[in-house]
Amino acid sequence: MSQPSLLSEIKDKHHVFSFMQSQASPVLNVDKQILLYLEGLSVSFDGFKAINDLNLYIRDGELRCIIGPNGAGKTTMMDIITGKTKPDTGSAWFGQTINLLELDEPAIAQAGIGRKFQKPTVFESLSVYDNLVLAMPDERLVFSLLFARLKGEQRDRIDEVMTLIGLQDHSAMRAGSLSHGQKQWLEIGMLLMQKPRLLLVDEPVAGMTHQEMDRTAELLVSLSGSHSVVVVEHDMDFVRQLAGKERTVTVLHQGSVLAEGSMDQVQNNQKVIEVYLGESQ
Ligand SMILES: Nc1ncnc2c1ncn2[C@@H]1O[C@H](COP(=O)(O)OP(=O)(O)OP(=O)(O)O)[C@@H](O)[C@H]1O
Repeated sequence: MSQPSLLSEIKDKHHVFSFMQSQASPVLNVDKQILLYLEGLSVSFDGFKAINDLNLYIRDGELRCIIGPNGAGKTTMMDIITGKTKPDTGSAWFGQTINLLELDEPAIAQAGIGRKFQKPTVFESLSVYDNLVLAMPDERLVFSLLFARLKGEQRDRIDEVMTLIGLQDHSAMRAGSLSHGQKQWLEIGMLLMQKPRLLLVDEPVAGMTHQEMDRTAELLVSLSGSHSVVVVEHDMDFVRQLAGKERTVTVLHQGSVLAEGSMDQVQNNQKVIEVYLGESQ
Protein backbone atom coordinates (compact mmCIF):
# COMPACT_ATOMS: atom_id res chain seq x y z
CA MET A 1 0.00 0.00 0.00
CA SER A 2 1.35 3.48 -0.84
CA GLN A 3 2.01 6.05 1.91
CA PRO A 4 -0.90 8.37 0.87
CA SER A 5 -3.44 5.53 0.83
CA LEU A 6 -2.10 4.27 4.16
CA LEU A 7 -2.56 7.76 5.59
CA SER A 8 -6.13 7.99 4.30
CA GLU A 9 -6.81 4.59 5.82
CA ILE A 10 -5.43 5.86 9.11
CA LYS A 11 -7.72 8.87 9.00
CA ASP A 12 -10.69 6.56 8.53
CA LYS A 13 -11.57 5.99 12.19
CA HIS A 14 -12.71 2.62 13.49
CA HIS A 15 -10.98 0.90 10.63
CA VAL A 16 -9.23 -2.25 11.66
CA PHE A 17 -6.46 -2.55 9.12
CA SER A 18 -6.68 -5.37 6.62
CA PHE A 19 -2.95 -6.05 6.95
CA MET A 20 -3.13 -6.76 10.71
CA GLN A 21 -2.42 -10.44 11.23
CA SER A 22 -2.12 -11.95 14.66
CA GLN A 23 0.37 -14.82 14.70
CA ALA A 24 1.06 -17.58 17.19
CA SER A 25 4.66 -16.46 17.89
CA PRO A 26 4.63 -13.03 16.36
CA VAL A 27 7.72 -11.29 15.10
CA LEU A 28 7.47 -7.50 15.07
CA ASN A 29 6.62 -6.24 11.60
CA VAL A 30 6.74 -2.51 10.83
CA ASP A 31 6.57 -2.64 7.03
CA LYS A 32 4.02 0.19 7.14
CA GLN A 33 6.44 2.32 9.23
CA ILE A 34 3.95 2.45 12.09
CA LEU A 35 4.96 0.88 15.38
CA LEU A 36 1.87 1.47 17.48
CA TYR A 37 -1.77 1.49 16.39
CA LEU A 38 -4.48 2.42 18.91
CA GLU A 39 -7.93 2.34 17.34
CA GLY A 40 -11.35 3.16 18.76
CA LEU A 41 -10.18 2.48 22.33
CA SER A 42 -12.59 3.10 25.18
CA VAL A 43 -12.47 2.18 28.84
CA SER A 44 -14.80 3.15 31.67
CA PHE A 45 -14.25 3.06 35.42
CA ASP A 46 -17.52 2.96 37.36
CA GLY A 47 -19.37 4.43 34.39
CA PHE A 48 -16.80 7.23 33.83
CA LYS A 49 -15.15 7.08 30.38
CA ALA A 50 -11.45 7.60 31.08
CA ILE A 51 -10.60 6.71 27.45
CA ASN A 52 -13.22 7.55 24.86
CA ASP A 53 -12.81 6.39 21.25
CA LEU A 54 -9.08 7.06 21.22
CA ASN A 55 -7.23 6.80 17.91
CA LEU A 56 -3.47 7.25 17.95
CA TYR A 57 -0.64 6.08 15.68
CA ILE A 58 3.06 6.23 16.46
CA ARG A 59 5.55 5.93 13.60
CA ASP A 60 8.56 3.68 13.86
CA GLY A 61 11.45 5.73 15.29
CA GLU A 62 9.26 8.72 16.13
CA LEU A 63 9.54 10.85 19.28
CA ARG A 64 6.00 11.89 20.26
CA CYS A 65 4.99 14.16 23.12
CA ILE A 66 1.57 13.67 24.68
CA ILE A 67 0.12 16.54 26.68
CA GLY A 68 -3.25 17.24 28.24
CA PRO A 69 -4.95 18.37 31.43
CA ASN A 70 -5.12 16.27 34.58
CA GLY A 71 -7.50 13.37 34.12
CA ALA A 72 -7.25 13.50 30.29
CA GLY A 73 -6.46 9.77 30.17
CA LYS A 74 -2.69 9.85 29.52
CA THR A 75 -1.79 7.33 32.24
CA THR A 76 -4.75 5.11 31.37
CA MET A 77 -3.60 5.07 27.74
CA MET A 78 -0.12 3.93 28.85
CA ASP A 79 -1.78 1.33 31.10
CA ILE A 80 -3.63 -0.07 28.08
CA ILE A 81 -0.49 -0.20 25.91
CA THR A 82 1.45 -2.05 28.61
CA GLY A 83 -1.39 -4.48 29.44
CA LYS A 84 -2.12 -3.18 32.94
CA THR A 85 -5.64 -2.16 31.90
CA LYS A 86 -7.77 -3.94 29.29
CA PRO A 87 -10.03 -1.64 27.26
CA ASP A 88 -13.78 -2.25 26.92
CA THR A 89 -13.60 -1.76 23.15
CA GLY A 90 -11.07 -1.00 20.44
CA SER A 91 -7.79 -2.46 19.29
CA ALA A 92 -4.11 -1.98 20.14
CA TRP A 93 -1.39 -3.37 17.88
CA PHE A 94 2.39 -3.29 18.11
CA GLY A 95 3.42 -3.30 14.46
CA GLN A 96 1.23 -5.34 12.17
CA THR A 97 1.50 -8.73 13.83
CA ILE A 98 1.39 -8.24 17.59
CA ASN A 99 -2.08 -7.79 19.05
CA LEU A 100 -1.37 -6.21 22.43
CA LEU A 101 -4.83 -7.02 23.76
CA GLU A 102 -4.02 -10.74 23.57
CA LEU A 103 -0.90 -10.37 25.74
CA ASP A 104 -0.32 -9.90 29.46
CA GLU A 105 2.10 -7.35 30.97
CA PRO A 106 5.27 -9.53 30.96
CA ALA A 107 4.61 -10.66 27.37
CA ILE A 108 4.17 -7.03 26.25
CA ALA A 109 7.44 -6.04 27.92
CA GLN A 110 9.13 -8.99 26.24
CA ALA A 111 7.66 -8.01 22.87
CA GLY A 112 9.62 -4.74 23.16
CA ILE A 113 7.62 -2.12 25.06
CA GLY A 114 9.41 -0.53 28.01
CA ARG A 115 7.79 1.87 30.45
CA LYS A 116 9.49 4.42 32.65
CA PHE A 117 7.34 5.62 35.53
CA GLN A 118 7.65 9.08 36.99
CA LYS A 119 9.49 8.01 40.16
CA PRO A 120 12.83 6.31 39.63
CA THR A 121 13.01 2.81 41.10
CA VAL A 122 16.70 1.97 40.89
CA PHE A 123 18.40 -0.31 43.41
CA GLU A 124 19.88 2.37 45.66
CA SER A 125 22.44 0.19 47.43
CA LEU A 126 23.91 -1.19 44.19
CA SER A 127 26.35 0.52 41.84
CA VAL A 128 25.30 2.02 38.52
CA TYR A 129 27.02 -0.90 36.78
CA ASP A 130 25.26 -3.56 38.86
CA ASN A 131 21.88 -1.93 38.33
CA LEU A 132 22.46 -2.32 34.60
CA VAL A 133 23.61 -5.94 35.05
CA LEU A 134 20.41 -6.76 36.89
CA ALA A 135 18.33 -5.15 34.16
CA MET A 136 19.66 -7.47 31.47
CA PRO A 137 17.00 -9.67 29.91
CA ASP A 138 16.81 -13.32 31.01
CA GLU A 139 19.50 -13.04 33.63
CA ARG A 140 17.57 -10.59 35.74
CA LEU A 141 16.65 -13.04 38.45
CA VAL A 142 20.08 -14.64 38.67
CA PHE A 143 21.57 -12.72 41.54
CA SER A 144 24.79 -14.66 41.32
CA LEU A 145 25.36 -13.00 37.99
CA LEU A 146 26.58 -9.98 39.89
CA PHE A 147 29.52 -12.03 41.03
CA ALA A 148 30.05 -13.97 37.84
CA ARG A 149 32.03 -12.90 34.82
CA LEU A 150 29.98 -11.29 32.12
CA LYS A 151 30.48 -12.12 28.48
CA GLY A 152 32.34 -9.53 26.41
CA GLU A 153 29.21 -8.58 24.50
CA GLN A 154 27.27 -8.05 27.74
CA ARG A 155 30.02 -5.77 29.09
CA ASP A 156 30.03 -3.89 25.77
CA ARG A 157 26.27 -3.39 25.99
CA ILE A 158 26.57 -2.04 29.55
CA ASP A 159 29.38 0.33 28.48
CA GLU A 160 27.34 1.47 25.50
CA VAL A 161 24.28 2.18 27.67
CA MET A 162 26.35 3.93 30.38
CA THR A 163 27.78 6.24 27.70
CA LEU A 164 24.32 6.90 26.24
CA ILE A 165 22.92 7.91 29.62
CA GLY A 166 26.04 9.93 30.51
CA LEU A 167 27.00 7.85 33.55
CA GLN A 168 30.19 6.26 32.20
CA ASP A 169 32.28 8.06 34.84
CA HIS A 170 29.96 6.90 37.64
CA SER A 171 30.03 3.18 36.96
CA ALA A 172 31.06 2.23 40.51
CA MET A 173 28.97 4.87 42.29
CA ARG A 174 26.09 3.68 44.47
CA ALA A 175 22.82 4.51 42.73
CA GLY A 176 21.59 6.00 46.01
CA SER A 177 24.29 8.70 45.76
CA LEU A 178 23.27 9.84 42.29
CA SER A 179 21.35 13.08 41.74
CA HIS A 180 17.63 12.85 40.95
CA GLY A 181 18.31 13.41 37.25
CA GLN A 182 21.06 10.79 37.15
CA LYS A 183 18.70 8.26 38.78
CA GLN A 184 16.15 8.95 36.07
CA TRP A 185 18.78 8.40 33.37
CA LEU A 186 19.93 5.20 35.07
CA GLU A 187 16.39 3.92 35.01
CA ILE A 188 16.12 4.75 31.32
CA GLY A 189 19.40 2.85 30.91
CA MET A 190 17.91 -0.14 32.75
CA LEU A 191 15.02 -0.14 30.28
CA LEU A 192 17.46 0.08 27.38
CA MET A 193 19.26 -3.06 28.57
CA GLN A 194 16.11 -4.92 27.55
CA LYS A 195 16.38 -3.48 24.02
CA PRO A 196 12.81 -2.17 23.76
CA ARG A 197 11.57 -0.86 20.44
CA LEU A 198 9.01 1.45 22.08
CA LEU A 199 9.75 3.49 25.21
CA LEU A 200 6.91 5.05 27.20
CA VAL A 201 8.20 7.79 29.46
CA ASP A 202 6.00 9.40 32.10
CA GLU A 203 6.90 12.97 33.21
CA PRO A 204 10.65 12.46 33.03
CA VAL A 205 11.73 15.93 34.12
CA ALA A 206 9.57 16.47 37.21
CA GLY A 207 11.96 17.67 39.93
CA MET A 208 14.95 18.13 37.62
CA THR A 209 17.27 21.13 37.33
CA HIS A 210 17.36 23.04 34.01
CA GLN A 211 20.68 21.47 33.16
CA GLU A 212 19.29 17.98 33.83
CA MET A 213 16.25 18.80 31.69
CA ASP A 214 18.48 19.79 28.77
CA ARG A 215 20.45 16.58 29.12
CA THR A 216 17.23 14.53 29.31
CA ALA A 217 15.94 16.15 26.12
CA GLU A 218 19.22 15.28 24.37
CA LEU A 219 19.00 11.71 25.62
CA LEU A 220 15.39 11.16 24.50
CA VAL A 221 16.08 12.74 21.10
CA SER A 222 19.15 10.52 20.69
CA LEU A 223 17.02 7.43 21.42
CA SER A 224 14.49 8.28 18.72
CA GLY A 225 15.25 6.82 15.32
CA SER A 226 16.40 3.50 16.72
CA HIS A 227 13.41 3.49 19.13
CA SER A 228 9.98 5.09 19.15
CA VAL A 229 9.67 7.26 22.25
CA VAL A 230 6.35 8.44 23.70
CA VAL A 231 6.75 11.11 26.36
CA VAL A 232 3.88 12.24 28.60
CA GLU A 233 4.78 15.61 30.10
CA HIS A 234 3.21 18.67 31.70
CA ASP A 235 6.28 20.91 31.52
CA MET A 236 5.63 22.99 28.39
CA ASP A 237 9.21 24.32 28.13
CA PHE A 238 10.44 20.75 28.02
CA VAL A 239 7.80 19.72 25.48
CA ARG A 240 8.79 22.68 23.27
CA GLN A 241 12.42 21.62 23.54
CA LEU A 242 11.63 18.00 22.64
CA ALA A 243 9.16 18.70 19.86
CA GLY A 244 11.12 21.49 18.16
CA LYS A 245 9.51 22.64 14.92
CA GLU A 246 9.11 19.26 13.27
CA ARG A 247 7.85 16.64 15.72
CA THR A 248 4.21 15.86 16.41
CA VAL A 249 2.55 16.74 19.70
CA THR A 250 -0.74 15.07 20.65
CA VAL A 251 -3.18 16.75 23.01
CA LEU A 252 -5.49 14.42 24.94
CA HIS A 253 -8.69 15.68 26.52
CA GLN A 254 -11.49 13.64 28.10
CA GLY A 255 -9.97 10.41 26.84
CA SER A 256 -9.72 11.39 23.14
CA VAL A 257 -7.31 13.22 20.86
CA LEU A 258 -8.27 16.89 20.94
CA ALA A 259 -5.53 18.07 18.59
CA GLU A 260 -2.39 16.83 16.92
CA GLY A 261 0.33 18.71 15.05
CA SER A 262 3.55 20.63 15.53
CA MET A 263 4.05 22.47 18.83
CA ASP A 264 3.30 25.76 17.03
CA GLN A 265 0.05 24.35 15.65
CA VAL A 266 -1.24 22.95 18.95
CA GLN A 267 -0.18 26.06 20.87
CA ASN A 268 -2.25 28.20 18.53
CA ASN A 269 -5.23 25.85 18.49
CA GLN A 270 -8.12 27.64 20.16
CA LYS A 271 -9.63 24.44 21.65
CA VAL A 272 -6.27 23.51 23.16
CA ILE A 273 -5.82 26.98 24.65
CA GLU A 274 -9.28 26.78 26.21
CA VAL A 275 -8.95 23.37 27.84
CA TYR A 276 -5.26 23.24 28.66
CA LEU A 277 -2.63 25.73 27.63
CA GLY A 278 -4.53 28.71 28.95
CA GLU A 279 -3.89 27.29 32.43
CA SER A 280 -0.45 25.79 32.09
CA GLN A 281 1.41 28.62 30.35
N1 LIG B 1 -8.39 2.43 38.17
C1 LIG B 1 -9.19 3.50 38.10
N2 LIG B 1 -10.39 3.50 38.74
C2 LIG B 1 -11.21 4.56 38.68
N3 LIG B 1 -10.93 5.67 38.00
C3 LIG B 1 -9.78 5.74 37.36
C4 LIG B 1 -8.82 4.66 37.37
N4 LIG B 1 -7.75 5.03 36.61
C5 LIG B 1 -8.00 6.28 36.16
N5 LIG B 1 -9.22 6.70 36.60
C6 LIG B 1 -9.83 8.00 36.27
O1 LIG B 1 -9.74 8.17 34.86
C7 LIG B 1 -9.44 9.51 34.54
C8 LIG B 1 -8.20 9.57 33.68
O2 LIG B 1 -7.08 9.37 34.52
P1 LIG B 1 -5.58 9.35 34.04
O3 LIG B 1 -4.75 9.08 35.25
O4 LIG B 1 -5.43 8.41 32.90
O5 LIG B 1 -5.36 10.84 33.53
P2 LIG B 1 -3.99 11.61 33.23
O6 LIG B 1 -4.19 12.31 31.94
O7 LIG B 1 -2.85 10.64 33.30
O8 LIG B 1 -3.92 12.65 34.41
P3 LIG B 1 -2.64 13.30 35.15
O9 LIG B 1 -2.06 14.29 34.19
O10 LIG B 1 -3.23 13.95 36.35
O11 LIG B 1 -1.69 12.18 35.48
C9 LIG B 1 -9.33 10.27 35.85
O12 LIG B 1 -10.55 10.92 36.09
C10 LIG B 1 -9.08 9.19 36.85
O13 LIG B 1 -9.58 9.53 38.13
